[in-house]
Parts: sequence; C-alpha cells; structure tokens
Amino acid sequence: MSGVRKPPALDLPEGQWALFLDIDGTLLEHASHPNAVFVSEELRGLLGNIEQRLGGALAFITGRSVLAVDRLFQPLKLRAAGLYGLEHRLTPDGPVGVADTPADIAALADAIEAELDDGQVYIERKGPILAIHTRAAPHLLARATDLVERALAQLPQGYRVIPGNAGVELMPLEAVKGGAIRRFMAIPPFAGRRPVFLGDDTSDENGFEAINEARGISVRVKPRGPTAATYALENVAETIAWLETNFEVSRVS
Ligand SMILES: O=P(O)(O)OC[C@H]1O[C@H](O[C@H]2O[C@H](CO)[C@@H](O)[C@H](O)[C@H]2O)[C@H](O)[C@@H](O)[C@@H]1O
Ligand SMILES: [Mg+2]
Repeated sequence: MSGVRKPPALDLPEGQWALFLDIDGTLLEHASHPNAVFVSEELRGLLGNIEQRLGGALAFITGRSVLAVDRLFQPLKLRAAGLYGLEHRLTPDGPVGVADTPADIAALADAIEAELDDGQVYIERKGPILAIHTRAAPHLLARATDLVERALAQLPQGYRVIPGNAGVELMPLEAVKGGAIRRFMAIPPFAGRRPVFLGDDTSDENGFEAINEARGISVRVKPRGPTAATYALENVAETIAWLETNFEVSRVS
C-alpha cells in the first residue's frame, strides 16, 4: 500500500471530531454503472448513528450530485457537498446551494457521445460537470480522455479535466473537495473540531491537503500511487470496519 500507515485509533472525545466522507470507492464498492451501486441497511444505520454521535458533524464530500446521493441513501439525509463542492447542503433538511454554472456543456456532452458512439460508454451529465464512464469499455478510456481534453479548448477558461475511476471528468476549476471541506469547517457543528476525511481518488487529494492544513486525519482508501493523505486503508470493508471501531457504533442487525 505505497508505505502509507494505517490511521491511528482516535484519541479525542467524539464531540471533538468532524467527519468527511467520500462515497464511491470509499463507502461503496464500485459497480458497472453509477446507478448499480448497493447501499446496505447496515451502512445507512452506521452513518445515521455516527451523525448523531458527532452532533451532526458528518458530511458527504462527493462528485455525485446531492440529489443522486439522497436517492442512494434514502431515507437517510446528511449534510453534503455534491459535485466536488459546487453544491452544498449545510443541514440535513436544508436547501441545496448551487454554484453558478460557468458554461453550458450539454452540447459538448452530445458531441462526445456521438464521437464515442459505442453503446458501452456512459456519459453522466451533472449540470456543469461531465463524467465519461469507460468501466464497460476500458479500451476507450484514452480516446475519451483525448476528446475531453480537446473539448477544453471550446469552453471558457476555468475548466479542467481530471481522471476518474474508470473514466474521466470535465469540471469547473472551483469544483474542489478541499474548498467544500473548508466551507463546512467554518460553520457549526464542524468549526473548532479536528477533521477526518476518507477518500479513494485523485479528486480527493485536494481534500487531503485541506485536512492536513487543519492538522486533521487524511486517509486514502486503496492508494494506487503517491498521495497527500497521511494514512491509508486497503478497501471499502476495512474503511467501514475502521469507522465502526473508532466511532464505537455497533452494527444494526
Ligand atoms: O467522489 P465520489 O463520491 O467518490 O464520486 C466519484 C464518482 O463516483 C461515481 O462514479 C464512479 O463510481 C461508479 C459506481 O461504482 C462507477 O460505475 C464509475 O466507473 C466510477 O467512476 C459517480 O457516477 C460520479 O458522478 C462521481 O463523480
Ligand atoms: Mg470516491
């Protein structure tokens, strides 16, 4: 595991922690399609219990939209930053704040879809963000990446391309997980607490940097190379077990 250490046992009372969680690849095993992931009752119960024990200081920090997250975890609703921080819901039942869309990329999505006319590539349209999923057609990843990089030239400045997990995403520069974490850390019930963030992907690295600046605990799940995270866990199962152990929550039967 790239020599990164396992995270330590948490040594402060639970009221002093703030917990930020990536979803795909961290809490959920990857599936062939974004809508094919499985959320167990145990996981819903665990997250609900942790949210209560932390006095609400738990938020999802994800590339999915908040609406997509709510559909997956229903009836559980948590604080969340969606679309890498372009959306945020600061209280579980509050409104979803949405950042401006710098450009309409729907037409771009159509063009890329037509170019990759293969039936195996799924283009996820997330408003200002485009995710090209090549999990079912790995041989098309390089072509998809090339197309998206060339599409950058057609957009106003302020977009970037980042590798996804079995795909590639095009997004505004301000879509960064570190910004989302800092926003939560400035308000109750997060402010003044020591933050923990668990994530598994390139897009989580910026979040790890924000956590490290705040002297928190950054944990990369299944690191595949260099990471800014201080600690690492092997996989989803180990992540869930670590959360259960460290937040002293018993499994929901
Ligand atoms: O920030 P995350 O919560 O980890 O979300 C990242 C992206 O996750 C989803 O795509 C990934 O997971 C899918 C389900 O396992 C998989 O089919 C796909 O190949 C992965 O890239 C989601 O669809 C994206 O919108 C998120 O940005
Ligand atoms: Mg992830």
